[in-house]
Amino acid sequence: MTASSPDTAKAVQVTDLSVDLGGRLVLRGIDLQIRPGEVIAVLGTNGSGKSTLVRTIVGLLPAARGEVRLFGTPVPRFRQWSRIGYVPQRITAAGGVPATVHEVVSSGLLSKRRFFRPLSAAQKAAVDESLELVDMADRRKDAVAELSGGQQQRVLIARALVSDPELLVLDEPTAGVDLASQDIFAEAIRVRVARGTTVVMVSHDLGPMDALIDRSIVLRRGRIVYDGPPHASQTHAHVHHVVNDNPGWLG
Ligand SMILES: Nc1ncnc2c1ncn2[C@@H]1O[C@H](COP(=O)(O)OP(=O)(O)OP(=O)(O)O)[C@@H](O)[C@H]1O
Repeated sequence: MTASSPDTAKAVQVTDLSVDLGGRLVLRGIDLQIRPGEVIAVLGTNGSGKSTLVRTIVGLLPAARGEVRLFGTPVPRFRQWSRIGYVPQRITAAGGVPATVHEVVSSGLLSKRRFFRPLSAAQKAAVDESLELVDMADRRKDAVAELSGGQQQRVLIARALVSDPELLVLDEPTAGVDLASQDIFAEAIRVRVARGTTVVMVSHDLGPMDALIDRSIVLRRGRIVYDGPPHASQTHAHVHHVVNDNPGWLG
């Protein structure tokens, strides 16, 4: 793929992106292009801007400058949200909402701003399959608020996978999730990656996902300081000096 490829050839295209939160520039001049099928880890220390970047990519935060395109369309005009699966860093679905596990996972099939419609047989089957995948099928009727934090995270993962999205954006999807669940999750992602799904994942500890990563970027103070093969970056992800003799490190 060359630099002259059309925008639609990119799953995600971030151009000169700056994001302002509470009067502070939290991201500055981010350029990032992600090709369909790539599996990217977003690394960096606490507060470096990782969540802000993925939240902006999925349209939850506005750009102060620059833009994000999803499959060639600028995010403010993007409407095909069923092509995107997003797992937030922490559960927000449970906060006092009396939703069941089944309802939360089903909500992954609804495009933004669309009112609830009964599920088709195929959609019901997709919800059941997604619940099986995270080993939560026997809890389908339970209220999400009654689950443990790790189980809630599994429900959010099932919700993100249920529409079989082309792009998965995962913000520390397995933080607080036990190793057995991490393995289940990594297997679910592996199957989708084999089918060509693009994945952008924020993580401190990739665990069983490590082997799937094609490329990693490292953020520091709102800028990308590394973009390249995963191993060099992971070795140095927590080092505070920029290592200029390694390919991928940006001065
Ligand atoms: N709503 C907000 N208003 C002002 N500043 C914010 C807001 N949300 C986040 N920030 C600041 O933006 C910076 C980046 O935060 P962000 O959550 O993107 O970091 P992160 O790399 O994901 O960190 P962590 O690894 O701890 O999750 C931090 O300095 C944070 O204090």
